[in-house]
Amino acid sequence: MRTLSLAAGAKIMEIYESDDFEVKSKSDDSPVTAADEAADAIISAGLREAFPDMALVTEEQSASHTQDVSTFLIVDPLDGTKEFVHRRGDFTVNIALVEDGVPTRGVVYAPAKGRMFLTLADGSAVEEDGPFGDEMGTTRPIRVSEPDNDALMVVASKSHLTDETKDYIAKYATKDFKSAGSSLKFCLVATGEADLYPRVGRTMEWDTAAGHAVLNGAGGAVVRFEDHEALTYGKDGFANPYFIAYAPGVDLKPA
Ligand SMILES: Nc1ncnc2c1ncn2[C@@H]1O[C@H](COP(=O)(O)O)[C@@H](OP(=O)(O)O)[C@H]1O
Ligand SMILES: [Mg+2]
Repeated sequence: MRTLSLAAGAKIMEIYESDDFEVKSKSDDSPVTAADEAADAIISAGLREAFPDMALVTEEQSASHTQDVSTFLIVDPLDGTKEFVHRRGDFTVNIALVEDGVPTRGVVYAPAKGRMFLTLADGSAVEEDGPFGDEMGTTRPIRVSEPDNDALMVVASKSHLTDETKDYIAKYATKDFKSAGSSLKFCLVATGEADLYPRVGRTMEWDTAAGHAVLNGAGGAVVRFEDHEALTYGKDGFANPYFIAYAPGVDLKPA
């Protein structure tokens, strides 16, 4: 999964740097580029070869979305397409394994930022230092913060910051607010760079599974906004409900 994320990231950067890509609109009105499609092709081919018996769900192959599965590989080849199009660098390659509805393994690679986050077989999460070669280089274990509810560090979407998200954040005593694109937000919570990522807005499972796995491995959690139950995978249409990603210790019911 790491190797495929690097291959996809290299292809994405080639297109990013060429400065010459067409932006098409998908049926849900979200943008898609040749980079999404090329990265999807690389990752899908690699995963099918490596794990021929495993169900595969990818953002760019809508036919794959009808499967009724609880254990599967799930891919967003380019999360943060808007960031990519607006040349803001906050885009990621996401590959995850979901087992019985739980994201157990994940790789999040942000090629323009040179950051790589991944889970290890022992269930922990690490950030790898670049440059990224065929063999895994130096890694550092990552761990969520010990949040101070009187001075929280919050991160939320750059391009889909809904009023409901702003209202929820306004209930907290925050010392720092960052906006970031894509699944990087999960990783910022995983490393302790933020305490809380509320998403009171739409996402799909491929947007969140890999970042969710990384955050779990770093001691964090993701729960449904509505009832604070665990966010699970393999849901109808692979659509997520609103959710909160956080470092345990964050008060989820601010006054
Ligand atoms: N109305 C909507 N319906 C479904 N997904 C949406 C959406 N608005 C945003 N998203 C998802 O949010 C992702 C971007 O997240 P963020 O706003 O945190 O950067 C998009 O991923 P893609 O860029 O892969 O399409 C897209 O899947
Ligand atoms: Mg995408």
